[in-house]
Amino acid sequence: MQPRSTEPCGAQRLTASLSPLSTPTETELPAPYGLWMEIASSLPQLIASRQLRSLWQMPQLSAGDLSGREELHLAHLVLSFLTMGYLWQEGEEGAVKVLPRNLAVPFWEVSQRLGLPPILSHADFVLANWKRKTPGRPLEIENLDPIISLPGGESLRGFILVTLLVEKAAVPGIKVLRSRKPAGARVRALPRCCHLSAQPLTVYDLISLLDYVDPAVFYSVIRIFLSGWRDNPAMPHGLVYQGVSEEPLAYSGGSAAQSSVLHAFDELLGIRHSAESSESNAPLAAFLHRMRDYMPPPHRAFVEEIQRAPSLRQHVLSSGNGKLCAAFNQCVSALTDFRTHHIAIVTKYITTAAAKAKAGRGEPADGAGPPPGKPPSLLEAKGTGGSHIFRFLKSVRDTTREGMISA
Ligand code: HEM
Repeated sequence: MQPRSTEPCGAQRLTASLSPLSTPTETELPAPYGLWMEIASSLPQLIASRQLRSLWQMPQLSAGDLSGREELHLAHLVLSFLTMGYLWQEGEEGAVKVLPRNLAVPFWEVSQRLGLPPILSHADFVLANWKRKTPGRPLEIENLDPIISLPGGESLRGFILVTLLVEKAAVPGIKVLRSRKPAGARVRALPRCCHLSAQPLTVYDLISLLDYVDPAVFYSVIRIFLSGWRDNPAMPHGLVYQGVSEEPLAYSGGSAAQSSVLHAFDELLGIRHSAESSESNAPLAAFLHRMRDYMPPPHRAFVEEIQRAPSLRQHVLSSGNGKLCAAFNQCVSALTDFRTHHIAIVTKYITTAAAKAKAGRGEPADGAGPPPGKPPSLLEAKGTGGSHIFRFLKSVRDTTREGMISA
């Protein structure tokens, strides 16, 4: 086992603040949980050699010796990765229907204590899952590594870390949201702070995925491990958590739709993907809202606090101030741009990659590990969160655009 480290990582962000730039915390679990950590640190190899499932003869541990939210978040990260590996080791056709009790019971206990669902979420995959290679050096991709990995080699690393950098790019904007400045000052500060206007950094970060993540690896190797057991044709009846519930339980898979950042900006700008918006959009809006149940409770509370605050949009409208209106519209337009670029990314990484895999032209690059089973086909039209991808993403983008204030 590696020595306990005081290396900075992301778990503290989940409790102390919404900033990923926070101070040192745990990247190793305490001694009684050494075996979990040991298995988790060899996941790609254990999955590639189809050995992970046989490891579940190990003793059942209680989560009772975990103390403090940092340790609990790290345990949730570790158990969620073990669960996804265990479940999807053989691909979508070989998924198990029962999670054994030595995994299910502690995962359930940790999840209950944190107020998180017992499945891998964005908070596990990205927010809690990073460390600096060299302490004190900048938070840049070259100086970062995930704490726990799954198959996918460098593409998996890039997918986790680029997503983290999108979150980081939004931090100055989140700070403005949390500040006590008057409404007008916040609207004026936002475009500059978020680099939302002249330099849409979040968009640059998003499209830098193309430099780090091979679409064939994403589609054939990585994606299945993020898939959940709700609205997923490969797991139509959910998953039995042995020792927890005799009935199968259904949870959506990991998705950046569970990030609090976009939810927070939407609420601030009064962009309501609400069920009332139109009848056909109602299920899509409901999906986005349901994703809030997968956020750490402090993040959910933060989004709800913005939702309850007096309407910024109303303030801008009634001010009759043209410059304020323009600043507001810059923010809305930056969010629309982000979503348009995201749709292009999704097309490349799912639709085009699926077509290539079907035509036998989607061989993952060396070093990514073998795909678990045949290329997945059941989730071709759905996201890992379970949404109907393009109908959902386009509707969210179009509602954003409608948030502009007309002159
Ligand atoms: C390979 C790259 C990516 C793919 C294939 C992808 C795919 C998807 C899909 C299919 C959805 C629909 C919800 C679901 O069912 O999961 C979604 C939603 C979302 N994704 Fe991504 N995504 C990628 C990268 C990213 C990155 C790097 C971010 C940045 C944080 C991001 C942010 C979001 C957000 C915020 C949503 C919710 C919809 C919205 O608010 O516009 N995605 N993504």
